[in-house]
Amino acid sequence: MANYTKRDEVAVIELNNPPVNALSFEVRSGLQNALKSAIDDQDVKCIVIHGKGKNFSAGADIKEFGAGTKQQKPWITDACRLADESSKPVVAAIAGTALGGGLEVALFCHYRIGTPSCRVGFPEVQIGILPGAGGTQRLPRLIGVNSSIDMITSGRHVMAEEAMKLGILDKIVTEDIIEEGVKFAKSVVGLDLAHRILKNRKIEAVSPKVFDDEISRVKKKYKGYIAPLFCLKAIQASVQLPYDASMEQELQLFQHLVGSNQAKAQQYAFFAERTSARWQLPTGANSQNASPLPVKTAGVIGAGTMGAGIALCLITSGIPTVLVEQDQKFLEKGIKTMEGDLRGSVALKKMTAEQAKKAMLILKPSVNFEDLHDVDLVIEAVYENLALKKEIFAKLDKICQPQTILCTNTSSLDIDMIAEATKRMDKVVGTHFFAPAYIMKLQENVYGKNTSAETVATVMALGRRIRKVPVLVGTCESFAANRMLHPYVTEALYLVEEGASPYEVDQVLEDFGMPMGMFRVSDLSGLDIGYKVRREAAKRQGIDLTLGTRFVNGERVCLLADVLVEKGRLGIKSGKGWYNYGSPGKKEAIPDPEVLDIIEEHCRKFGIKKQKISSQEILERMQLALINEGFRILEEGIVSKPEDIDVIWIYGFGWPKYMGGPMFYANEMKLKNVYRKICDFHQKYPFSIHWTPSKLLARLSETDLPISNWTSLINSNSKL
Ligand SMILES: CCCCCCC/C=C/C(=O)SCCNC(=O)CCNC(=O)[C@H](O)C(C)(C)COP(=O)(O)OP(=O)(O)OC[C@H]1O[C@@H](n2cnc3c(N)ncnc32)[C@H](O)[C@@H]1OP(=O)(O)O
Repeated sequence: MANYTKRDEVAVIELNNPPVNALSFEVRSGLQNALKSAIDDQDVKCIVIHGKGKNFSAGADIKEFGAGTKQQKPWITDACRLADESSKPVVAAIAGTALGGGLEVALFCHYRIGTPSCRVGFPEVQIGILPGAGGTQRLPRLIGVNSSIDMITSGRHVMAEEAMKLGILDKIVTEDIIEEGVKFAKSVVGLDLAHRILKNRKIEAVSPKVFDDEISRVKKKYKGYIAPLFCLKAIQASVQLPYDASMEQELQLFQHLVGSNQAKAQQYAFFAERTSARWQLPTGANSQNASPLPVKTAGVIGAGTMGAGIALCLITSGIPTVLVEQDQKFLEKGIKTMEGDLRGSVALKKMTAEQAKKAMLILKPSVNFEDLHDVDLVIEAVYENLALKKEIFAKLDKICQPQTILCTNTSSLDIDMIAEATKRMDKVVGTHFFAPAYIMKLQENVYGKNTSAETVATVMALGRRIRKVPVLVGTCESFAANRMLHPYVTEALYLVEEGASPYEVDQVLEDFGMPMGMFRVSDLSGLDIGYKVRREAAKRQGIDLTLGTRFVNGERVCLLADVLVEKGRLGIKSGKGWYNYGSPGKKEAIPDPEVLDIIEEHCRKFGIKKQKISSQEILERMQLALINEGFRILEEGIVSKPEDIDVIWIYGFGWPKYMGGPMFYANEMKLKNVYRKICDFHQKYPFSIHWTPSKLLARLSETDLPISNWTSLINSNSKL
């Protein structure tokens, strides 16, 4: 709703819908009524609109867009039209965020003032829609077409200082926002408002070429997403048509998008991220009843690619960090990497040179473990070797304060075995970052059987603080993310053995919307890494993995990647892998006939008959293999809800948000179809354990429950 009060001759309208004052039906009606009251009241000379609590408004209530429901009237435009027509000045007093419809309300006001920490923006593209309450028409009239294109197609939040420079804010105020709003409104009473009404402003002439160029840019930058292109169409209408006609055009484009599958998927992804943040442990402890410990200082062990990246996340979030490496040369190399990454961020305008410098000032590089004595939390990021990690944790247990939390960045090792090296098993937890750690948003936090709720709360809070998306998972071989990756990678190799080229497989995945195909990703990570992991695991388990091996314990294996490694093709780092890169370090991936010969030779050796494989089969086999594993992970309670898996794939592996995530995708395919296809593959490929259908999937496929209700079935049927 909206509260209406008066301070002398000033009407104060408060948007009131905690926590973010989303513009629900009640708020829109309240705002419309309040504006009417203020305009009709002879004693009122001016009007201030502000938001209750910390935010002005996060925009339209996204839940109202769900399930194809039509927005009930009054719409934002109906509610705010009165402001346009008012002869009394209307001032938006912005604290916190004014996003989407929130900013649109502010653009109907004659003036906008904000606090120094306020943010404005049109993030609609990120949920698959466009600013449909005049945003694409009014912003260009206020800040020009080019800046509007940038803001609306990126959805980025603009901080107060920039908003002031762009002309979105008229003033930045430092005292109480309501008091300042009232003061400002009084100061503009009597001034001519004609030029303050944005719909009346002339729009600059822009050549159609600007839009042609922007369409090409947006298609490349936001590949596969339709909303940014619709935003461009709406902005172009603002240039080409009179205001009323272009508003109509904006509405039509909005209506088209709001009913699209992409919008549904992106809005699911928005809420999935928030659902996933509400973690729970099998003990019943959860994000509501556990409190994080303060992390004022941190330590990172290992200045390799991962360690340096993690340290960078910490220092750029203002957390003083000790970076320990046993070898001075490696330490210096790590620091150089960090400095290079910071320079990159400055060049990309993600931070200022001053901020980069400030971050480096709170880094303490060291070759001495004792320097970790006083830190609140340590993240170990040395290479994957259980004995080494246990040795480090035993050492840390002695050096660090008793309350210090000890995290491991292992991607596969047993958290409990690492914790056993300490006398504080409740304070040991996995914090699995994804490469490059400074860039990738996923932080897979792994609890062991003794990890306390307080420890989990601390690493979940730390994740958000360092701008990651933290997801909580239980411990198992490779954890949730990499465990799901395994059947995906395996199927890709089988497909190549059976007749698809690596380049066809990658093309299919990239056409689907993955940022890179599986084989390009392998080249980027380095083929030797998997090779070493496979060999170490085989040694541990007493398995023969010579290149002639075709089956291990009745399970089909394909060692084609290892054949490449033994030929010196390690990926980008050696200039050749599945692709040819010309020379080491170069990024342009060129399909290589030599690789096709290697595959040919491999298939001849094992008498594998090659056949034509359709794009549809490639996509289905790769995706259903990982989806089946996802259901098993859910079934085993490694994650507590399907949203966790979707968030992992979106932020860890770049699954396109407009496809919602693998579990959402399965939901859209209808689970009975997913189950049937997996059963078919199981029959056709009996030597691949990953095709054994998940029991949970089998049960869910009988119910036709939507994804939002799966968790209740899982919880009510713990015995599957
Ligand atoms: C035919 C009619 C034409 C109609 C045209 C309408 C045109 C306008 C469209 C829009 O405005 S679409 C909405 C655009 N706005 C956004 O996308 C902003 C989304 N929100 C955020 O980015 C963040 O929530 C925030 C505002 C930056 C705050 O972040 P913070 O980390 O502080 O809190 P959260 O955990 O994210 O959110 C708290 C709580 O609030 C829920 N929520 C947030 N925004 C909305 C929203 N716009 N609608 C509904 N609910 C929202 C969020 O889900 C959290 O709730 P829980 O999940 O914890 O229950």
